[in-house]
Amino acid sequence: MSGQEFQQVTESTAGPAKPNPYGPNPADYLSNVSNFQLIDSTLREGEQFANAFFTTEKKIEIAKALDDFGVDYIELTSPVASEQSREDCEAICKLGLKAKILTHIRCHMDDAKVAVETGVDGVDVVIGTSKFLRQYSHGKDMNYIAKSAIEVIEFVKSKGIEIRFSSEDSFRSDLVDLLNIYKTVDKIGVNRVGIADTVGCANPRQVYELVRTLKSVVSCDIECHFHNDTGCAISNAYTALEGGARLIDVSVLGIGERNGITPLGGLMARMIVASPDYVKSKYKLHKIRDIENLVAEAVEVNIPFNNPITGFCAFTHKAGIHAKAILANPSTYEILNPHDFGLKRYIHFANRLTGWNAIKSRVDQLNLNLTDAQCKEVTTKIKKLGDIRPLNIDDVDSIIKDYHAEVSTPQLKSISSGNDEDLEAIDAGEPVSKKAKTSN
Ligand SMILES: CC(=O)SCCNC(=O)CCNC(=O)[C@H](O)C(C)(C)COP(=O)(O)OP(=O)(O)OC[C@H]1O[C@@H](n2cnc3c(N)ncnc32)[C@H](O)[C@@H]1OP(=O)(O)O
Ligand SMILES: O=C(O)CCC(=O)C(=O)O
Ligand SMILES: [Mg+2]
Repeated sequence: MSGQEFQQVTESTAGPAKPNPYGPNPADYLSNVSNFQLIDSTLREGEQFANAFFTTEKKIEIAKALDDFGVDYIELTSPVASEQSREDCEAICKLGLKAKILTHIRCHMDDAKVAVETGVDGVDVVIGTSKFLRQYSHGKDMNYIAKSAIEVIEFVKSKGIEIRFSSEDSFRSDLVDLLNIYKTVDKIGVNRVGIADTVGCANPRQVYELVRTLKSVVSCDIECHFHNDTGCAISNAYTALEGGARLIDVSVLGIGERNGITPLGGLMARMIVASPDYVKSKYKLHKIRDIENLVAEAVEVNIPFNNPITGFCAFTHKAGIHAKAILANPSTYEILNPHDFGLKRYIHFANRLTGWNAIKSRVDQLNLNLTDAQCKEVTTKIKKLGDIRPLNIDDVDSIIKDYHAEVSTPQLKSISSGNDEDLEAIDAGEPVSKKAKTSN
């Protein structure tokens, strides 16, 4: 390529830089990434999870934990679902939580009349707008939907509480139908309109486009609800906020119908990267583990090993290259700081992928003195055993201690060589020292 074919763009060729009032992305002025709210639906969508059965006491415990964490809203199962559901809804409303309490109903006056009597701060109304739901669920056309939406919204508003209108299966609904119904409800006045990816079919680009389009036709806040069937629930939630949505529905561990919705913890992991100050000042992040354990126990599931933040290995570094850099500066291989969540990081050095830097760090932890060259030598021994079988910390510590004893008191070497009894004596209390020695 000649110099003429490739012209570097400089300030003089590009013209003077213009300050962007909205930040680096020209569309940032619509973004709510640093100003979002959470609607926790563990006690509504989460109750639709196959394993879920919450007693009244458990619902109260979960509601209090979510409130303490700092969610803005707690959404509860429809009071028309069952007698107990209604009583539980009333009981939670009486707790005097900081979070606003919502209940979730069909777009029908029968449901609305019961909902407004429960003491909730707001009602989330939903009705399917896709051809699937219009044909196979409620069987109503868009005119009927608009008429009943207006009736329900006006009734709930007359009670002085919040009202949200949502279209179910929004991403498989006709765009013109959608925009018309949202315009209609926005005109009569709602607190929020909701977009729901009921079947988890949407991708982030579609989410961004729909939110932006909707944003241009309504003046109220936009709430979004994403199912995780195709694994996009967190990214869709994030993109919705970028597009200008204000509220995201989450549940603890993402529990909900089928494989659930955007998980609270996973969304926090995403959002702390995008808006650290906002997220850290608003939510008690160190409570995530306790809340997840509470809900996991209640619905009898384990926390997934690869769960963001709380998966058992979420802050465990293994390969030697990673370990060396983590020891020098954790940010090298960590986008999340475990301390922000009240957690610790670990280096998994007991394996054949380890490196001498990680082993040196273990040597230091054991308060032993080995030179760098000695650390490299003992690392070779550890790797050899790691080629034969999985290792544990005791294995590694034994090898290190044996090696340390060998190099620091050479006279023991002759006593111990070929004599298991002597090694045991040196490493009393180290159950695997024999194995370690045998394999060396
Ligand atoms: C995508 C979602 O997660 S939406 C929320 C889902 N939540 C729930 O379903 C709450 C738990 N549900 C229940 O307890 C029951 O389904 C009830 C009490 C709501 C209704 O029970 P039933 O009267 O026995 O009806 P069933 O559950 O069989 O069918 C649903 C009915 O609601 C109607 N319907 C469904 N969605 C809506 C809607 N958004 N607005 C108005 N009516 C609706 C259906 O047409 C059907 O009516 P039908 O009696 O004419 O057949
Ligand atoms: O009310 C809503 O916005 C969402 C309802 C729901 O759970 C869904 O569509 O998956
Ligand atoms: Mg749902």
